Amino acid sequence: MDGTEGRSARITAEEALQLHAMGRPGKLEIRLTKPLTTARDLSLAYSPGVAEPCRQIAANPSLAYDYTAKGNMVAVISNGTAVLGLGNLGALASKPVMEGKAVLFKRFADVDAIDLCIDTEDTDAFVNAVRYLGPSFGGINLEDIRAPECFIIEQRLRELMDIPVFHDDQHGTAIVAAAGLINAAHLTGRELGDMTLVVNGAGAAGIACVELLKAMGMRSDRVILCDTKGVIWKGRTEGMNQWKSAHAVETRARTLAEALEGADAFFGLSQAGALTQAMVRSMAPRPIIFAMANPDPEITPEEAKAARPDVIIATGRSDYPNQVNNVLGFPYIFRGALDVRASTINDAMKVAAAEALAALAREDVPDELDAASAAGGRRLRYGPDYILPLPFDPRLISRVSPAVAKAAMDSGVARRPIRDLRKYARDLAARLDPASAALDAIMEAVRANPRRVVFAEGEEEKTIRAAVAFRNAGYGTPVLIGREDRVHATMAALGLDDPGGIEIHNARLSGANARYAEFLYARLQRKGALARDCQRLVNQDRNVFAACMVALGDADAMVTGLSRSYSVSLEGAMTVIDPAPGHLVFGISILLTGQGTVLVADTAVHERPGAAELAAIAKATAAAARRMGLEPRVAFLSFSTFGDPKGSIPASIREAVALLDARRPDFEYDGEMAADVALDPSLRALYPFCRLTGPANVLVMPGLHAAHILTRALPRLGQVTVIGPILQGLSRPVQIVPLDASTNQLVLMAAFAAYQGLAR
Ligand SMILES: NC(=O)C1=CN([C@@H]2O[C@H](COP(=O)(O)OP(=O)(O)OC[C@H]3O[C@@H](n4cnc5c(N)ncnc54)[C@H](OP(=O)(O)O)[C@@H]3O)[C@@H](O)[C@H]2O)C=CC1
Ligand SMILES: CC(=O)C(=O)O
Ligand SMILES: [Mg+2]
Repeated sequence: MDGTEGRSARITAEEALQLHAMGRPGKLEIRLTKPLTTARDLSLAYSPGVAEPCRQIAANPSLAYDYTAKGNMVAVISNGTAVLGLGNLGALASKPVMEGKAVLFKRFADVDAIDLCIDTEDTDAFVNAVRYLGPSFGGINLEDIRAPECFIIEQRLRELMDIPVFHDDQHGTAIVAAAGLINAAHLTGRELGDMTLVVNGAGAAGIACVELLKAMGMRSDRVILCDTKGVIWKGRTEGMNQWKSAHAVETRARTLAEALEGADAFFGLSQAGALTQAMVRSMAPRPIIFAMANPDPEITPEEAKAARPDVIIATGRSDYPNQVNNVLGFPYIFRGALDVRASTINDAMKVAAAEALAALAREDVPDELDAASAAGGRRLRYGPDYILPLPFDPRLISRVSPAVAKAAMDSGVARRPIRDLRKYARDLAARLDPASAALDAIMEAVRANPRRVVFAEGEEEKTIRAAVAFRNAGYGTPVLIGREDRVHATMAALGLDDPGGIEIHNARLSGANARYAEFLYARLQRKGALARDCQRLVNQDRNVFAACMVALGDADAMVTGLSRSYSVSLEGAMTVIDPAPGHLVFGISILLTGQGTVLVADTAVHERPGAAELAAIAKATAAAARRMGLEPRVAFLSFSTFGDPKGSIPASIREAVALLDARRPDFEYDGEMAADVALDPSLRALYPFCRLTGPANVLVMPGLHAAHILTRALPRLGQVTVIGPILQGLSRPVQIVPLDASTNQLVLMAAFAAYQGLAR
């Protein structure tokens, strides 16, 4: 495929064609949101039932948002006159791009979108084709329509329709490019108001970028627009139109090369190859180049960097760092606009989106995103190679859409304001990620009661980043165990230079050191430990020191596990902290699946639990399920179901069931049974005596082998998120993460530890 050479995520033309052709051709299908299996379903959803919502909407049109898909439905409309940078390919050939846009709407913002390719280049005919479609849609996204017709079309449709009409190539591009420029200017010590900018391409995207940047403070006399005829100067007559004239400047420069001499920044919204290395060399020090033509940029990053190593370069593509592409904008802008039923998308909403994007790029980047980056797994950090968030950043929806919704409300175009924007942001995060919905209540409880949580491995880079995220999320005060100078140096190297609200304790120098050693000696003196052994443990084993803090009430909870194996970390903590009286120490993993939440135990401690342990695990996990709002249905899992086939493990499971039978607990349980029988009641016809009344939501595993295999395999096979193991049964809250945990997992487990601290 042209222009894909020299990059890591290379694709070929064949691969792209294959993807589009495989299975059901294209990239979209329609799914039902209501059941349609019985005659009753049919009566309700179609005739006669459907008549009632029709009558209601006829009487009150705003009810269309309540009874139909209108409020979440956007039309992606094109006539194919400016398909990417490929030119006028016509309506039919634009369809792959339009289907693609619809897919992005759904994937990134859960907006339902459908492509409508309209086969006319006549402006009036196009406007007429669109204007009457309003009832079906909550918004109109115009796409790849060439200038200057696009300006007329958008303007007229905005006047004619009462829903947002947004030409993405204009405003989506302008918003994302403005966000990138805010950060590139910040990194090079420039102010928008003082910068000079040359924009090549005076079409839909070029003109809109210039207009938004001027609205944001760039000076008209410092922005030069060029097209195929060169500089758009005051007095030029050739190839002009009113939109170009509005930005014509007094200048002696006539060519792009002349305009670029000494310029601070270049925007390419024209065609591949329009910018040469000689032009790049003539720009000001630390030049900013956004070569945004698709699929191939005005200059490649390799060429630009060879000409000027100090350049900040961005392209429209996902296989280079710094992707300036409207995919970062339109899904979230429409999400926010639809959710407040905005009548339009105005400048205030565009500026709010640009600022939210720019701000997000300056935050620490979750580890999970590093692997997805064009930097090929390199750590991403705000800087010349990371000026904008990645398209796969899951935080985009909860940052950009609320900013857009708020700006709509503040500027008076929201027809259904949102009162609690914080809740809205949380709901948005949950909309794409079931994990965040299930965990939300727990995290909110911690936020309402912030705790002091010890991060035992305080010098580890991931730990420091997690501590900063923990503090920023409002979960409480992170306490890092480590040497202060090292922690500060790591923080500085990571660009996390605000240590406020984070405590650092050096175990050896701590004022509490003697007290902890004495406490430990009292515990261990009859278990073969000398006083000096205890002193050494407190000085040298950070898990022991951290656990002492928690045991003696100097902190509420602790988290560890990054640098030592699970069992070693647990041993360190249990040297200091006992099991809660009458409790078994074990681990629960939470599986967040499309079908609901399932708890699995023991996933951490007992390799071959005996009958008594299995019964205790079942009881404690059922209680944990209740605390999460689930009515527990406990299945003891095995390779066999109710005695068939026979084997040694099922015997201990059956004994566990008998133990519970004798105690008559107040939850459903049964076993042993195979996993599919546990999860799918339709497979229980052979076992009418089975006592579970629905799919199991607590799975008690026969051993650590099976538990580990299940919880490690599932997230890699599909849409299942696994959280944990969450350690249970200690008298003080301790959580241990796996050695390969991400920063996010560490934050989550620290919050779980804090939550357990609340419950005590
Ligand atoms: N990265 C992103 O998110 C986006 C990128 N783009 C890219 O921007 C480009 C333009 O798109 P769009 O504005 O929709 O298209 P339009 O057809 O509306 O405008 C194209 C403009 O580019 C000018 N132009 C074309 N070739 C050259 C050249 N070699 N030198 C100088 N000017 C040139 C045209 O000049 P003239 O007026 O003289 O004909 C015209 O002004 C495309 O490559 C597209 O892929 C667009 C939207 C988003
Ligand atoms: C990204 C986009 O919309 C374009 O290149 O046209
Ligand atoms: Mg486009």
